Amino acid sequence: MNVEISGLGRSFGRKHAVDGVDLELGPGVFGLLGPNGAGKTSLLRVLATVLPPSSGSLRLLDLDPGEHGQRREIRRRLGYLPQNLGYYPGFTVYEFIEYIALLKDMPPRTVPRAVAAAVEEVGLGDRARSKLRSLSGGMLRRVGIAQAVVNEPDLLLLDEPTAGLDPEQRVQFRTLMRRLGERATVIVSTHLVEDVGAACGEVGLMLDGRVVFTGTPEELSARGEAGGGVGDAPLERGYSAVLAESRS
Ligand SMILES: Nc1ncnc2c1ncn2[C@@H]1O[C@H](COP(=O)(O)OP(=O)(O)OP(=O)(O)O)[C@@H](O)[C@H]1O
Repeated sequence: MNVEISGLGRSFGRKHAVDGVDLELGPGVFGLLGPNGAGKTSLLRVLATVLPPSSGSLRLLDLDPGEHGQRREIRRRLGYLPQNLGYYPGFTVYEFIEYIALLKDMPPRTVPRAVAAAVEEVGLGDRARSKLRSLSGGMLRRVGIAQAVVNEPDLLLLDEPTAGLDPEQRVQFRTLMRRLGERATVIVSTHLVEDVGAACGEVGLMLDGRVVFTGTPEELSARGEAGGGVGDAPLERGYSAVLAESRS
């Protein structure tokens, strides 16, 4: 298992953003759904080792993130796209991804090829020498995906990666997720149920800091067939049916 969490909690003052989550994940693409404020970003930040948990236990890649040396090892093998990625606007696409690769302790001789491959994977080969300040919002999101995958991570955490991507790029991105998910654990938070249907083998649905559903996309769709769900597509109906049930 690459992710083993039990009774995991994270509070901000009196707010329980993550409230007793249990999850075990091996390789594959896991879609994290849930309404605004459900706790998806907080959970991903804990998994990315940028936010310590308030309670519960957490093992990542069979290592303990609470221990300094093991946390470093996790960070080398991790890819993380935060909701808001900070960057230096004067860097070029290539320079920025190279910088992240070096921060991840990648062997320097492997970096040029890895950076070029990551840039190609997100379809930015022709913009590699462009400064970040000159890119569109969707292109910057793709730079964010490239920096997250440059080290071929064993654990990849993506917070709303497809926000702002055009349809062609979303299709290319799903292919990339499926490829990475053959070997790595990919956790992707999204509001777009089409992404879940097309790329995720398993789905989790969060509400008020808790995971109220885990199963395959087909199982989530089936929850909508029983009625009680609203939406245009089976997955949307399953999503809203589970939320309605959990809230009642
Ligand atoms: N740094 C913080 N300080 C105080 N409260 C926070 C902080 N970060 C998150 N919260 C609160 O924790 C709860 C969960 O927020 P979080 O951003 O994890 O949800 P989310 O599911 O990612 O939402 P969205 O879909 O809007 O991105 C919210 O009520 C939010 O206001």
